Amino acid sequence: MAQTKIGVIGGSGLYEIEGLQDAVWVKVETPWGAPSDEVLTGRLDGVEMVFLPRHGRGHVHSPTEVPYRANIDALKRLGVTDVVSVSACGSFREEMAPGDFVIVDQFIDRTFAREKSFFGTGCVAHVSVAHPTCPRLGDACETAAREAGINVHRGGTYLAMEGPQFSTLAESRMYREAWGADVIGMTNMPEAKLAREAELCYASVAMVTDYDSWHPHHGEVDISDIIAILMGNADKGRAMVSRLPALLGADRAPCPHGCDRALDHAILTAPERRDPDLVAKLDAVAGRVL
Ligand SMILES: CSC[C@H]1O[C@H](OP(=O)(O)O)[C@H](O)[C@@H]1O
Ligand SMILES: Nc1ncnc2[nH]cnc12
Repeated sequence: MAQTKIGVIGGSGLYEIEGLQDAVWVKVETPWGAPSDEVLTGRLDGVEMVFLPRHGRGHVHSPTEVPYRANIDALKRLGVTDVVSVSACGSFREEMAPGDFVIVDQFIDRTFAREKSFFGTGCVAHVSVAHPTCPRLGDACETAAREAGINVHRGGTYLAMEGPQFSTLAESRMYREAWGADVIGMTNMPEAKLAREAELCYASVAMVTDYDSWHPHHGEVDISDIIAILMGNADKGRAMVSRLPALLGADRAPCPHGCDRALDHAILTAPERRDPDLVAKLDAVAGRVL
């Protein structure tokens, strides 16, 4: 049976995790450039784990400049099977309060200044992202969060904005009232799309820091308020992550939702028309089918 390897992408406030056995920071090179930082590898409860700080230690990369393709490639290259994305977010729902976690299951992608695919001229592929997150991995995140005593909401739509500025009041109201988004952040796209292209199970845990700017009693979003909440959220995020290995187990059955077979029928470019340079770059991401 295949072995589980959990990849955790830590967002704002979550730049390391503790308690890994044989923990070592490792530099990974990818055909898509350097990932956000070195990755922390180790084992917890007999399960291999890899941690990558999305913005780099010390928060170096802006949401637009995070090297999303290199990050996902690096995790895949290291043998990661399941990616848990942990992110700060604003909330559009009264009941999704600062300090709560939301297991996101849908996205609205409003980003526009990022590379969104590993594929392109010389190797064209179309994967489905109708269901962009993995329910099996979401189950584990939900259980882990509940066990850690976190107020967790299952299901929610994450509006991915370009940033780095926060939304205007008009945008905030539109996303909430007309578009039905539940939370807002700047990083889960194209991350989730790339994880699907790389045949990785992907779950997004959004940690609420604020009510964006729509809320009549909370005023506009303020970075100093966010930072105050972020620190507590990061501790809760670590508590959740530390429970995942025991819940997922070391032996891994194929994903019942097909995340790990997303490329089975996705590549359209005829073998004789494929660009050998691009095919070489896809060795980790799509090596299974190329
Ligand atoms: C902390 S303020 C905005 C910043 O926080 C979120 O980052 P991440 O998703 O990596 O946790 C948000 O997307 C912005 O990048
Ligand atoms: N209100 C907000 N908008 C976008 N990204 C965020 N990250 C945390 N809070 C946010």
